[in-house]
Amino acid sequence: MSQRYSTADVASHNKPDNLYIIIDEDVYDLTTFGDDHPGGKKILQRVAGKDASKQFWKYHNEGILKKYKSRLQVGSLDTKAASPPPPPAKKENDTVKPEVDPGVVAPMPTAAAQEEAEALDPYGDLIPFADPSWYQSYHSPYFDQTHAALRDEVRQWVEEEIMPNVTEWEEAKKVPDRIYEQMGERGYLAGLLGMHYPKHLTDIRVKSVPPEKWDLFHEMIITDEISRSGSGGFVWNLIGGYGIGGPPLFKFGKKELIKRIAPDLLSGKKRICLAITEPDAGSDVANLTCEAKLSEDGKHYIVNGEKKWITNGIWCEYFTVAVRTGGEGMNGVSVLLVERSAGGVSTRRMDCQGVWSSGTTYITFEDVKVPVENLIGKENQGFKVIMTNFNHERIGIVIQSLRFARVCYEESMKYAHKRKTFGKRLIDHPVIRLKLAHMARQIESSYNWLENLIYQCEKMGEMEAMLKLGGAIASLKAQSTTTFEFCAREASQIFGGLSYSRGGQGAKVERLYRDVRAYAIPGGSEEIMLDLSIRQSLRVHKALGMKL
Ligand code: HEM
Repeated sequence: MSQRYSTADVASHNKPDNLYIIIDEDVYDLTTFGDDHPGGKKILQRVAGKDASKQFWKYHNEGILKKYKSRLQVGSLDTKAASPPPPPAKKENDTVKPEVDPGVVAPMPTAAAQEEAEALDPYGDLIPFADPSWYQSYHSPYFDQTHAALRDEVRQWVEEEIMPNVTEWEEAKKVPDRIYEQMGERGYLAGLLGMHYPKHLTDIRVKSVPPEKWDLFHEMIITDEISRSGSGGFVWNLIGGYGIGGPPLFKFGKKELIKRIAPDLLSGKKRICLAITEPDAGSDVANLTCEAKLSEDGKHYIVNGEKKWITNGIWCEYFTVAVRTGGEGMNGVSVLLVERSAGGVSTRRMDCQGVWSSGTTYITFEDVKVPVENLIGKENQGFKVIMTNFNHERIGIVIQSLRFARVCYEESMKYAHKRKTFGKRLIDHPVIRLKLAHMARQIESSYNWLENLIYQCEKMGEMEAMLKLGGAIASLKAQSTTTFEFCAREASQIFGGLSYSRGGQGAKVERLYRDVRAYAIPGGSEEIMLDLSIRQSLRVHKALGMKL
């Protein structure tokens, strides 16, 4: 913005039909904005021609300026320094190190140990606990420069293209298709399958990470960073169908089938979702009734039945469906890839409490013809496919819940530094600090367990992880959704009325509060998860030689 103004210039634009204001040394022309301003036009007229930075920051957060800047900014004050040149590339080992208290004796590490233990450069706003500790110059054995680069790549995208629009998309119950396509073009969809980057299936690459280096922590970073949007609906729009519907196909589908549909799926041109839950079978998967009967010529399955609460269903071409091909119980269940183009598939949007832009769907299958080549895994052994997939799904829910809990905490921390009650900022009231402390301790401890479990998944094979980690992952799912629920509640107490009305400064907290149940119930309810965690872990440890 090249136009320069003196404060006297701005002061001359002080009428309702000629209204400029200053915010942080930038000049905005609000002459025609008054009628559209949700806070009213009179309030703008009271600061016409003046510096309104203080009033602006009292009522708005950063997202508002980002969204309206290009439309309303006409220049800057002549006193404002020119934009600083980009910072010089950081030299290795150029990290900021906290000074040690005088009197504290710190052991001297050897040169080799010091190099290995070097923390990554500090990143983000550095609000304590508002980002994982490895963002804030603390040591970690799990992350290297490729993780840091991916974190920055995703964060920039989310801050520039997503944050300013996410409330609008959520209210409209739809995210523009181009955002999903970008997930494909950026290589993120290919990286979200819980396996090595499938470079044999696509030429698309993630800009900051070579495919050979791709690991489960990179996958975690994509999910974590897009969850900073503070919208379960948005996150599920992008990965809620694909992240759980895709892996069974890519891991257990026949080569020809994968080859045929992978390009459109990985590039984001077509969508896939997972259809397991039924009106009468939720966490109790072994009792599902949607049936698939083999045709007389043995070439097709004929599928009939209903599926409910299916994320993304209304937009999908492909459905990874759990069906009954055999007798009762888990040994009669198979998984099929159903294609909408076969006909007989009807989808309708369901109205839900939260995750509005995720497209929660009711599906009916009526005599849908599915080629036998679309069987995923073996006939009547679909339960194994479903169970393997659950670990990946639940870890996704954990990552999202914990970032949402952090968003509640971060928003509260920022708000507590600007809102004053009884003559003091909220942060100066011990009762508010206590709330923040209880949020932080749960987020941080859960996240550390998450890192450890992802590391275990990385080291174990698929089957070993399914058997050995199922209990712990189920427990962590319950731990993170109760943490999310706690943080959403406490944040909304801190924001008061602002988190009760939609939009504005409390928008993220209000929305996340409504999204809580969408995390606590699907993928295994808290109650089922906690019970499973003990049953499964006992079984595993008996095999490991447990002595009671
Ligand atoms: C570039 C200038 C401005 C823009 C683009 C803008 C935009 C908005 C928007 C979009 C809202 C809806 C709430 C939200 O989404 O956060 C809002 C609310 C509001 N604005 Fe502004 N505004 C501007 C300047 C100002 C100024 C200078 C004042 C005060 C002097 C002000 C006072 C308010 C108030 C009181 C509300 C209602 C807050 C609430 O509901 O709690 N605005 N503004």
